[in-house]
Amino acid sequence: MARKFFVGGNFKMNGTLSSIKEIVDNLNKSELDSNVEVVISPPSLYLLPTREHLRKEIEVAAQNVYDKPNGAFTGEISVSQLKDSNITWTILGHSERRTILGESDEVVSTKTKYATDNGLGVIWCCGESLEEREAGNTISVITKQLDSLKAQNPDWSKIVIAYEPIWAIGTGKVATTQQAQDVHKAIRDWLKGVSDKVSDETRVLYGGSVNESNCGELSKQPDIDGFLVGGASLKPAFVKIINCHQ
Ligand SMILES: O=C[C@H](O)COP(=O)(O)O
Repeated sequence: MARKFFVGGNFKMNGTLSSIKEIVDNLNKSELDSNVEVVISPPSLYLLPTREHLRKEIEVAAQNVYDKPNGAFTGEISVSQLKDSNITWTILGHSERRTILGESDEVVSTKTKYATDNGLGVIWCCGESLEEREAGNTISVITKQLDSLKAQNPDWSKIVIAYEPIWAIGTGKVATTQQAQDVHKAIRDWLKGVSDKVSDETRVLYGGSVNESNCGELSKQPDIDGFLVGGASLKPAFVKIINCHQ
């Protein structure tokens, strides 16, 4: 089956009201490939103004969410609060939250289960470090992350997977098309263990120094269904990445 191409823009902890307004204005006036699903993720403070001014066919994602309905969880945001502001997605398990903020596979998996069960789309991130790749452990690392997620029995129909080799994030060192395709194929094969339907329908994105120069070749790979873009999503060339599949 044809999986709809998906491009996510992860602004991370970058931007100001005016710079994000510029990004929104540029997206609103640009001609975008209607066959591509686009989701952008500004910092939490800017979620609502982004949602209110952005063209409706582009959805907005948080960069994190908590797995309780509400309560004494200082600094956290709930699924219901996001949905209250028409925020329909969240990124979870980004390597920066796993490595810098110490989110374990189990924390990421329980958040993903809670978010999908409560109607939020989840861009679920996985990936290996340079040391793990050089030791030949890439697939085993990602399999461990996926196994942790499977144990929670999430709503797979609400999940988009983002494979992001940590050594390619923010480094300008993009994975080769073969490296990326090999891991995406391994993820697709792993998904068959959930079901053929899940394997056929789950989009698997590549993230890690994607830009307007390398997106075309990557997008031609059979098991690459889109991108999760960091730095380049803050620039006008993000539109070229969205349209690279044409
Ligand atoms: O979430 C996005 C990824 O971390 C990739 O970031 P990057 O495109 O700046 O390498």
